[in-house]
Amino acid sequence: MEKIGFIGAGSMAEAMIAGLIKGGVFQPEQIIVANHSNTERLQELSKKYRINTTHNKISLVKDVSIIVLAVKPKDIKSSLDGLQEYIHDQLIVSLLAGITIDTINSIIGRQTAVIRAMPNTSAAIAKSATAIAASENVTMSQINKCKALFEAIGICKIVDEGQLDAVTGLSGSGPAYVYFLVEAMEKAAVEVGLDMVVARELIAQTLLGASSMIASSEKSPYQLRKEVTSPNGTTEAGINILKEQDVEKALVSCIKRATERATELKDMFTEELVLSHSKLELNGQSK
Ligand SMILES: NC(=O)C1=CN([C@@H]2O[C@H](COP(=O)(O)OP(=O)(O)OC[C@H]3O[C@@H](n4cnc5c(N)ncnc54)[C@H](OP(=O)(O)O)[C@@H]3O)[C@@H](O)[C@H]2O)C=CC1
Ligand SMILES: O=C(O)[C@@H]1CCC=N1
Repeated sequence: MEKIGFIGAGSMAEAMIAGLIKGGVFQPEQIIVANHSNTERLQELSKKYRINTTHNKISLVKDVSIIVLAVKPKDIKSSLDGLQEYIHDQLIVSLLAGITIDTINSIIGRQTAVIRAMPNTSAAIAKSATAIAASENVTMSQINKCKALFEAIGICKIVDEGQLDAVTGLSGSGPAYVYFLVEAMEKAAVEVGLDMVVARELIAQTLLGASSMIASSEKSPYQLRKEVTSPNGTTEAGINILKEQDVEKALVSCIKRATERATELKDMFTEELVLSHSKLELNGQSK
């Protein structure tokens, strides 16, 4: 029986676990999750999904064929420390923003089969927009297996690793931009006199409808927008405010800055790793 193990038990791990179980890709007994120290969180996940949980990462790594790294980028080194000698044929799927395949291999100390993936939290309802990039050591069959796994919880595109920071800025962080927009729409709805509960349903359906139109229509978003906008009508009046306040520029800057931040995370970590290697060399501990 194939098993998948998550190192990190936060929001993204839970979103994937929920989607994988709902989609029947893995049965709960095939899933193991480990975190650093938060026992209550493991109990919560175990109760909610009936999955296996542990603080013992070594036993997890020995037991699974797919290891999903789901810790914050700053914790990559501590999360892999002590596991190096137990990583052999397992496929490593890293969800970490910015952290490169080279960095992961350098922490493990040799070339391993690593796929970097950038999903989003809509994985929980099988609507993730995921992109993956593989290292040279990954076989075609492992790439296909990983792609199928992410396709079971949404869509999955294969990209070059160099494009993953941009994917992070666009669709990894993307749900948060939409929730930010919805928070503003809800605030406005109440200010113009609507009931909050009714407003939330109307907003959710509006987003669902618009997103389905974008995905299914042959028309461009520009054409679709024009079809809503009657000359001198309400939409035009509203859109003029967005133009006056340069909302387009703000959104472009938002995605560029998030992309840049993923690159900063990578640079920060590479620097840290080089520093810790040179300290080891100074102490004569380097191999
Ligand atoms: N959230 C999102 O929308 C997305 C996140 N990602 C990526 O996924 C990763 C996880 O993000 P997210 O789920 O939001 O993070 P969270 O902060 O919610 O979870 C982080 C988890 O890592 C665990 N952890 C920390 N250090 C260690 C360690 N040394 N060994 C084992 N577990 C450890 C924490 O355990 P404890 O609580 O015990 O400290 C916690 O369970 C990030 O790298 C992020 O870039 C990618 C796409 C989308
Ligand atoms: O905010 C973050 O850094 C992570 C990566 C993409 C979504 N959440």
